[in-house]
Order: sequence, then C-alpha cells, then structure tokens
Amino acid sequence: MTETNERRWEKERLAHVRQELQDRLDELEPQVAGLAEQAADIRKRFWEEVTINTSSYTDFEEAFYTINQQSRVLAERERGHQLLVQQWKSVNRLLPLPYFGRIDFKEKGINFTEQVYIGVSSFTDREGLNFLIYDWRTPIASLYYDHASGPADYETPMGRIEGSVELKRQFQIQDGQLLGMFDASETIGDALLQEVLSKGANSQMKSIVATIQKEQNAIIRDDRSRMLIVQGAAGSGKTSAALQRVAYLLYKHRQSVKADQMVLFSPNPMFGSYISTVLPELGEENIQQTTFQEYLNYWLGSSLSPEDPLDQMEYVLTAGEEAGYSARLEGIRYKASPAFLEALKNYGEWLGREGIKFVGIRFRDREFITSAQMKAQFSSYDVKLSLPSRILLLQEWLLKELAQLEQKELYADWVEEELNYLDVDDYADVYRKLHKEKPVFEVAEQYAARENMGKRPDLDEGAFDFLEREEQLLRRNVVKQMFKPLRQRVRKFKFVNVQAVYEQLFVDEDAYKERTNGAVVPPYWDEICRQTIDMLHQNKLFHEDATPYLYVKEIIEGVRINTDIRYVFVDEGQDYSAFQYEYIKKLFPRARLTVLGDFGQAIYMQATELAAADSPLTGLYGEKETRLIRLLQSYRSTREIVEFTRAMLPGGEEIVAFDRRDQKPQLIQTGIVESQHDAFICKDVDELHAEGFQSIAIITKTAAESRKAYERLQAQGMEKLKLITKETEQFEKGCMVIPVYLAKGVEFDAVLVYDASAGQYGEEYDRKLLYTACTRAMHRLHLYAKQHWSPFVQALSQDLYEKREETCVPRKTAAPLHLHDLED
Ligand SMILES: Nc1ncnc2c1ncn2[C@@H]1O[C@H](COP(=O)(O)OP(=O)(O)OP(=O)(O)O)[C@@H](O)[C@H]1O
Repeated sequence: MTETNERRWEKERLAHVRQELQDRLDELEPQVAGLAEQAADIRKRFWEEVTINTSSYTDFEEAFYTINQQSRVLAERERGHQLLVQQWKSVNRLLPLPYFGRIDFKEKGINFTEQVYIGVSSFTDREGLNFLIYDWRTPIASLYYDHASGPADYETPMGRIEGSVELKRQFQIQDGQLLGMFDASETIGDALLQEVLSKGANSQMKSIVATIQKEQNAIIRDDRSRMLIVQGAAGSGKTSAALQRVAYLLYKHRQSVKADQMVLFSPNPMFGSYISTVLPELGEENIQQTTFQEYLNYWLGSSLSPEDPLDQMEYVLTAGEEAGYSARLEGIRYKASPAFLEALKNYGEWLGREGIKFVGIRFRDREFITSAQMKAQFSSYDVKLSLPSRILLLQEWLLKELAQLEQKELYADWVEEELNYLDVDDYADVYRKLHKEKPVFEVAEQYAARENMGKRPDLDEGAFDFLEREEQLLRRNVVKQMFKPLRQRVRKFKFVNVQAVYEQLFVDEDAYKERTNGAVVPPYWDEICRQTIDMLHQNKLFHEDATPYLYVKEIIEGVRINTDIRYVFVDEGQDYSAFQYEYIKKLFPRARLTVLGDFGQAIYMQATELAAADSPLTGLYGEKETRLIRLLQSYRSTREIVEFTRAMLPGGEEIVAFDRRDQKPQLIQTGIVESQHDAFICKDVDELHAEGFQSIAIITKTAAESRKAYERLQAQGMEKLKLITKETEQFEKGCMVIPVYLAKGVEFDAVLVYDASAGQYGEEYDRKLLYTACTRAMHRLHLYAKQHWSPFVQALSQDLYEKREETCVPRKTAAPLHLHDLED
C-alpha cells in the first residue's frame, strides 16, 4: 500500500468504527431513557402494588415477600440502568476521538498479526468477538507505551506474552476527523508529543493518555510496591503520571477498589481544583482529595488551632528581623526531624511510667472525680499493658463512676431547683412515656385490687402512683441531661490533659533529656521551649508542632486508623516531614503509598529527600517493599528554559530537556526606579498577550511581595490582573500575581519573576524558591532585577539567557519621582 492508500484505509476504518459507535449509541439511547422511566415508575407505584395486611401471620408473610420482590426488581432495574448509562457515557466519549494509537503485534508461535487500536475505553463489534478499540489500561496496550517496533513482550495475569511489534502508529483525531498520523520508530512519536507540548497552558490539567512515556508507564502500572517513590525533575509529569495511575488502578481492580478508597494529598486546595478534571476526562470518578492541613484540623478538633503551613512559610521568608527568628527556624527543623520522632517515642515510654496528666471532672463547682483519684486508679493497672489500653480501662472506670454519681444526684437540691425551670414539653414527654407504660400499670393495679379483695382499695399502698413516677422520671431526665456532657468528655478522652502532656516536654533541657531518654537538644532550646509554650497558652500550635502533637495524643489515646483506604498518593512529597509520613502510614494501615516529589523544589524547612539512601521514606515499609523511580526528562518547559533552570541546581545537569525550542530566558535590568521596574513588566505582559499567551504569572517570593506588586502594577494601569492568595480556590486563566509557594505544581505559558535581585534571592535557602518559580514556565521566562542579580542568576553561563537593558517610560508618568521610588 502506498502512503496515501494507507491513510485512506485508516480514514475508512475510522469512519467504520465511528459508525459502529453511533449505531450503539442509537441503540442505547432509548434503552437508557426507557430503563430510567421504568425504575422511576416502579418507585412511584411501589406501595400501590403492596397491600399490607397484618391480620394473620400468612397475610403478613405475603406482604413481606411482595415488598422484597418489588425492591429486588427495582434494584435490578437500577443496576441495569447504571450499566447502560456507563456504556452510553463511554461510547459518547469515544465518538469524537475513538482511539489515538495503533500497534500491530505478532505473537510468538502464532502466524497472525493483530491490529490493536488504543483509546480511553474498550469497544467491541456487535457480536462482542473483536475489539475495535482496546482500553489503554489493558495488558496488551502497554506495548504501545513500552516498545518501538521490534521484539516486545507484555505482562498478563496468565503470564508474559512475547512477540514482535510490527507497526506503531499515532493518530491525531479531532471531532471524528483524522487530521494526521505518524509512524513512530523509537519512542512514542515525538511528533505528537511536540504538538501536545507546544499548546498553551490551561486552567485545568490535561490527561496525557495518548503520549504516556515509557518511564511514566512504569509508574502508572506498578502494582507490586507497597511504597512507590517517584523523584522527578520539575515538569517531568509526576502529577500527570499519578492521575493516570489512579485511573489504571481503578480499572485493574474495579471489582475490589472504588474511587472513594483512594486519597490524594495535594499541596493546597487550588491545586485540587487544577487537577480535578483529569479523571472524569478518563471516564473515572474523582478520588478523595485533601491537604494534610485539613487532616490536622479535623483531628485536632476545635480546642487548638494549628498554624497554616503557608503562614509558616511566609514567616520564614519575611520575619528575618524579628526577635526569636533563629530559634523558630531551629525549632522547625528539629521538630520535623527523625531525631524528634525518636525522642517522642521514648517520651511515650516515660509517659507510660509516670507522666500522664489528668484533668479532674468538675460538676457545678464540685470536683466529682479529682485528677489525683484518676492517677491513683491509673497506677493500679498492670504496667505491662500498653498505655492506650490502660487509658481505655480508666475510661471505663470513669464511665462507671459517673453512672453511680448520676444515681446519687437524683435527689440533690439542685435537681429540685431545675425541676422548677422545666417547660411544658418536658412534662409532655414524660407523660407520653408513662402513658406508654399504662397497660403495665393497669395490670399492676388490677393485681393489687385482687390482692385486696373484699377490702377497700388503698391507693397509697402498693398501687402505682403516677405523680411519684412522673417526678422520678423528670428528675432522672434532668440529671441525665446534666451528665451528658461529662460522659461525652470522658468518651473523647478529655480527662487526659494532652496539652499539658505536650507542654511538659518543653520545660527545660534537663527535663527534656530525662523524659526522652537523653535526646540531644538543638541550639536555642530555651527559646524554642518558650515560643512553643507561649503558643500553647494561646490555644494555638505552630505548624511544626501540629503533627508531633497529634502523635503524642495518639501515643496516649491509641492510633486513629482508616482501614477503608487502599491507595494513598502524596504529591509534592518532598514537602512532608518524616513525622508526617509516619503519621500517614499509621492512619492508613491497609494502603499502598505513592509519593511523588522533587527535592530540587524542596522549599519547606521540613523537607524530606525522597531518593537519598537514608531517606526516612525507604525505612517506612522497608527496602524490599519500596521501589524508587526517577524521572529526568522534563516536558513542561522549552529546551532553553530547562537549560537555564537546571543550571541553578547542583546536580541539575542530569535533567534532560525535551527538544522544543523558543526564546532564551530574558534577564531585564530595570534600574533603581520602582515605577520603571513595574513599567517594564507591564510592557512585557502586553507583548506576551499580543503574542497570544493567555496564562501569565508574575511570581513573587512572598505573599507580602505579591500584594505590593499587585498594587504597583495596578497603579501602572495593568488591567484584569488577579492577585492569588492562599484563600483562592479556583485556578483561572489570565494574568496573575502569585507567591512562589502557591504556584507549586501548576504551570503558565509565561512566567515573570517579579524581582530576581540579590536582595530577594540571596541566601542558599532561596535557590530552590527561585528554581521552583522559574520552572513554572512552559514557553517564556523573564526575570527582572533593579540592580544586582541574585547570585544564582549571576552564576549562570551567559549563553543561557538574553540580557535586555532598554529604557522604558512608566505608563503613569503623572506622579513625580519620590525618594521612596528609589531602592534602598
Ligand atoms: N507524557 C506526556 N505527554 C504529554 N504531556 C506531558 C507528558 N508528561 C508530562 N506532560 C506535561 O508536562 C507538564 C508537566 O507535567 P506535571 O505537572 O505532571 O509535572 P510534575 O513533574 O508534576 O511537575 P512539577 O513537579 O514541576 O510540579 C504538563 O503540562 C503535562 O501535561
């Protein structure tokens, strides 16, 4: 066949498959509507068809069976309807783009070459015998992602199948029309990838199903590791691969795992909205998404409010001049470290021996059960029992004590008083209750009357007295109501003073050492102690204390677990501490973990290196159950941007750029006049817009700088500018000012680093912040500085960028130049 014949053939096949799809749709539509109507009808007439007659046991039994039968029919219809709707949706999804790839595979020992067309779901011919389209998650489809032409094999549940790939073809199909096709030889056609990557940024992430790369496919299909760690360069497709992996696992384990048994921890709520369309695009339901902070807030309850990690970050970046800053930084570092985790484990032992602090139970200004009584009771339990078991015993004891006290209080004066405040409803309740008991009373009365046969019945003796019963019930209600909160507090372990238990760790160095089996304290310990206790006294927790606090709480009360969750995904995994991983492991004991991150973007102080030999992550489930995959190829940015950004990172030379070309990054020195600086940015934004770039981010180091930049740029007349803050929930296209730590994980057509001067990014710590900011750019990257460039920019080879030093007149020249317009 000539090439044009080949194309014609593919066009005809496409038309044929689309026709089959259309026919199926035409068949399904009336059925879908019909079944829905039938189910609705049955539901409506459900009770009409059932006559309930309970006069005899047989009648009752009959009614029971009719109801059962009706509800079974209804459930079946509804299940049938759901299945049809699923099929209908899947055919609908396939119609505009039935498949994106084809692979011709000849199995060893079989004289037949199968043409395998791959799309987002499977579709067979009318007889159900031939696959017109294979779901991309079927075993045979992995050939498409893993092999170029030549010998190839793939894994099936029945074992490995060997053979050879004779053709690998990619299609560009839009609205059912074949726009292009490429035969790929080596890797999956760079042509299609080029095409996909050259497109503009979106306000929502896209699925990469048609162009998944081999190393990404390994992540997606790994189904053995308990812990899968992915260390991948910026833009290497970690998040994309993670979402494809979710879709794969939901497909592979569709009988046993549902979407609500998977959780994804994402860096912030805005990121959650950014990725929320990928799974529905692949025909799967979204899984649960949360941030670690949401978990902390939930478990800590309302008693203590933990600081937001973004506020912690803002403090670290902006509070350098404040008293106690160095101590706080040391505290953040130490409280996230494995050393502190170890210290807390030892503290747990000590607590079990002597350290628990109890809170007495008070009631109406009386100490019902004192903390000393609790302590005495607690120490009567066998020390061989675990701490949570002994606390449970104490809880049981307290509930019993409360029950006895409740009984004793029935005739206390305060109850008498409370009775006066009861309203009509309370009396009515009691009356109803007594009325229900009436037959019993009547029998009792008759009995009493018979006993006194012949005698005048004496109602005061032996007979039931309603009034007395009523008062007793009312009293009981009053006391019960008053004791309810006490019981609830006991059930919620409020009799342990966790806050005091955590606080006693931070008394002084000697006490700390004694209680943690000699842990070595970090520098500034006294100040760290003071700061921690200050916060606790305001019922607040530093972010770095939140997870350790929960950890201590659980040492005492026992671990909270969620056994429903089967897969946990942690994106931006470098930003979690050893502590947080330990916590996640405990919380989800039946789950497999996938952690994706990039140590090059580790901008939080509690960062964890994912790929290091001594990484706490490897230790979590042990080396045998852990697999590490590295992604080195970056897909997001142009070659010029990747070459520029990777040179900022030590070891960055191993990052591989994808061959997509555009301008070199631009370095613009704006001079010391602030308004001129902003004018340059405004002018560049206009030009980028004119070139057709729709998503442009002006990235600052901090939220405070974002606010300032936003105001200044607006003053320069920049219109439709958005300010992104930690409260922003939705990610939209357009031009925005955003602090770097909120831009994590997302991407823009063009990135303008608002101020890349030495004053902003001068310390070693700033290197990764600047790297993270620059790597958000897909097509264009501009950096601005008034005077001196950041040392991380200065260190770059000059052939990696273009320098601009043109002049630019501020747009709003009306305001005269003030001294504050000049840089310090
Ligand atoms: N195989 C692929 N085919 C097409 N596009 C891809 C592929 N892999 C990644 N991309 C694209 O590259 C960009 C970066 O992907 P993604 O955000 O998943 O990377 P990441 O490693 O999570 O990045 P970062 O760590 O910098 O946030 C996205 O636009 C994504 O669509």
